[in-house]
Amino acid sequence: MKIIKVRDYEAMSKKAAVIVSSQINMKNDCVLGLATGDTPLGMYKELIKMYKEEIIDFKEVTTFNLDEYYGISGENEQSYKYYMDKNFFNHINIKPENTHIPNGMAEDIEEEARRYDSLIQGMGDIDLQILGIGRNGHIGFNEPDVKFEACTHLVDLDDETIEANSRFFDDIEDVPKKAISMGIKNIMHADKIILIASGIEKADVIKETIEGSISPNVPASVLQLHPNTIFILDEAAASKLNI
Ligand SMILES: N[C@@H]1[C@@H](O)[C@H](O)[C@@H](COP(=O)(O)O)O[C@@H]1O
Repeated sequence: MKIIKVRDYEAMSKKAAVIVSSQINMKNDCVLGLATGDTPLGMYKELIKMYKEEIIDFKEVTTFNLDEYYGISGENEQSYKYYMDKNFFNHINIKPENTHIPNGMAEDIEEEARRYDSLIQGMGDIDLQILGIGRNGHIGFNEPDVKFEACTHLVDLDDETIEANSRFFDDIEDVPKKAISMGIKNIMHADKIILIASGIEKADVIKETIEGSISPNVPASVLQLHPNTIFILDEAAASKLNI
């Protein structure tokens, strides 16, 4: 596990984008695992800039998103499908058929989870997984639990997560209560992982994740067992670490 502490959110975004662009330049048909939320927005902006400056090319890249809300369609402005199109995919030359996000409207969730897992495995797993982190230590939508969920699955969102994500919705009642998320096994099978975190509100969970015990109660703590994980943290998010 490597920790890169940078000055601020902009420096974190630039650093993450440089790592992603290096991955693409090393392997132009690489498989990227993508995250949503506020934290990766700066990184996506940097990657779009690099694409426009012809530093990177996405035409052979395949992507898998970590998660999607359950019960809202990809046309819904609050869906992660909409978020990815708006903030990234519509601005680069990635082929839509090479971008994958769990289907939040699937009739048969078990079938959808199996479909998603087999798609990921069919691509030989993920070369580089980008993660954010929830304030309760969730990665993707793997919430604190009594066990690590292995594969893609339907998850009941914690009240804390619903509250934190309600900022994107008009009313907290509109926030979906369930989501489909890659599991810990999907994430841990990635060859490389970068976890990005910014702001003082993530300092406690970053300390627990990196310096605490490995426990499904802090799902991100499992990353201590991953051989090739880099944490890119701004000074505020890293402020409670003993480094
Ligand atoms: N499912 C997403 C996670 O993938 C993301 O990491 C988390 C933190 O979001 P933010 O970066 O906005 O703090 O929010 C959501 O729960």
